[in-house]
Amino acid sequence: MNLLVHNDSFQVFFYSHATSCFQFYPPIFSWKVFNTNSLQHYRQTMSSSFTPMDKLCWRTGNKYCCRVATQWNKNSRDTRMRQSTKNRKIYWQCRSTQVSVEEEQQQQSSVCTLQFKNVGLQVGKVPIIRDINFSLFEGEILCLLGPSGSGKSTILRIAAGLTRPTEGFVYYQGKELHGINEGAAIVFQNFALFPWLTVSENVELGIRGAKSKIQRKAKAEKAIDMIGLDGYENAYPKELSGGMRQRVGFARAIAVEPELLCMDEPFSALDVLTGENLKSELLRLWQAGEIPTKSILIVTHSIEEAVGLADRIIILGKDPGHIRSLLRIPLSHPRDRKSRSFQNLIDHVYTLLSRPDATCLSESIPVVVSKKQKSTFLVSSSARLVSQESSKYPTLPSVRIGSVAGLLSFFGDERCIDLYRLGQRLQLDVDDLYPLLEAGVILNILKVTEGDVMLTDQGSRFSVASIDDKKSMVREALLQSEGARLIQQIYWLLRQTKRVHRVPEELILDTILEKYFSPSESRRQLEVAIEWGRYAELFGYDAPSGELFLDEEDPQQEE
Ligand SMILES: Nc1ncnc2c1ncn2[C@@H]1O[C@H](COP(=O)(O)OP(=O)(O)OP(=O)(O)O)[C@@H](O)[C@H]1O
Repeated sequence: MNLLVHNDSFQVFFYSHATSCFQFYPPIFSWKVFNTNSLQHYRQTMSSSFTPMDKLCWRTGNKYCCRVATQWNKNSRDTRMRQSTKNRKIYWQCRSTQVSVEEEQQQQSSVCTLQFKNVGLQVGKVPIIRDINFSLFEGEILCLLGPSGSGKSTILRIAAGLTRPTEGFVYYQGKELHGINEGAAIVFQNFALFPWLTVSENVELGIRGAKSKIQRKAKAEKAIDMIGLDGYENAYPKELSGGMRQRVGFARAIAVEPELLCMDEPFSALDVLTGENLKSELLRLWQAGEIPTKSILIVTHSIEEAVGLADRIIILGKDPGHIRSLLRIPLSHPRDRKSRSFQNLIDHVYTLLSRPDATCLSESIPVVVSKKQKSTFLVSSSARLVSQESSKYPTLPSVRIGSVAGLLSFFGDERCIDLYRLGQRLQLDVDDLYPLLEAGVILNILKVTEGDVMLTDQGSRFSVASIDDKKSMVREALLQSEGARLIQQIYWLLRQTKRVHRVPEELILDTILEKYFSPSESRRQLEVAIEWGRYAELFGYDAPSGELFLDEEDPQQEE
């Protein structure tokens, strides 16, 4: 029997099959999963508190119900627990070796810091994100992970109240959020410091609610101390290294004493060692409770960072940004990156990210809980695959065909490589690898399956083909692939245009792209389409006139 318990302020009884008794368990301070072994352990150590079953507990269907003991912290804001105490009973759903994410969320729901309900954002006619639903709980680090353009920063800005959604509701501490979220602070990727202000002045700037200048200064000093910047109070940003500048960014956020700390790729502008150092220091402050922050929402491109930091990861898809998957990371800190469970999770997240055709909510992941427990359980029992609603034109990945061809050389004699290893071999982050794979799939030279990337037969031929043959293979794939509909549409348009077979790019932007993409994304899509179309010799581009034209040697060109 496994039980999932959140219990920092009161006591719970566990049912023991072995003794047919419910057993008292003392307060604990975090979410924990107990398996039969740990129950057995407590049965031995707490034998004096055995109580006959029918006095304290009963069973309804597959739910075990038991009365809650009286150590109740009246100051707690946990309304579900308060209600449970009032009714003097609490329900724990027990199943052999499984605890689902949904159950966990239900049980946690009363300590929710932030909640998104059906949140969407549309700018003009362009949908940026849609149907975003999630909750962030106290004591939790939640990571937003997804390809570029999937709306990670947009969600973060909405959480901080900097952007207002056009659909749905955002609740902070149970109240609907209107305007700036006073309980939140943001750490930006590019530090966002004022160069003309000193470290102290930058940190003091955001402090709200301080009664006097002295009080504000004291708060800033405390944050500067905490984040290891003492001695640099009077320095200007230009005197500091990247790592030190980001420390100022953190100090500025911490000085506000935010309950919700939002971070937008805070380590990505730093070199690896500096980033790792800052990350582990932040984690230490958070775990030791030295910062008043209750919940952390972090945007990252790095799978390893997400699995290394997060309690849960939201995986986003794009066109428009939507939630594809929600995963719990059931590993305790400090996390051993070389452990099998850590590597399993990384593989799993890689697989999810590289399967853009599927939406997967509540995914099963076999993971080893910890070395000590040595028990494997499923994070969630049900895997549900829903095909992604296709947008009018699938987004073309922003890569050059030459780079995709270059990727094939890393296969050597192998036909199949583990995705994560491929990323490591190429020293590419998922955000750089993902578009290359997408392009490979569109061109029918790669196939991505569970955690692996494979060369197709076409891919094997492509890797040894002459340049002309490569071009004709790409041409064939672009005219057939569902993912290249934009290129097919442009090609068709050019062929329909009598005699001159020329079309101004503005026409393509206005009539095709800007209906479905933001202006900047439309421009990017056009650039990719031109690059791919040129490579395949489907059409050309005349920069001075800004016109696309049909290639003169197009065999299908009308006379
Ligand atoms: N105000 C806006 N007007 C038009 N388009 C916007 C606006 N805000 C965001 N977008 C577009 O919405 C998409 C999502 O942007 P966002 O920055 O949230 O994505 P992201 O996942 O954080 O991307 P990245 O990882 O590249 O930072 C992008 O294509 C962006 O161009």
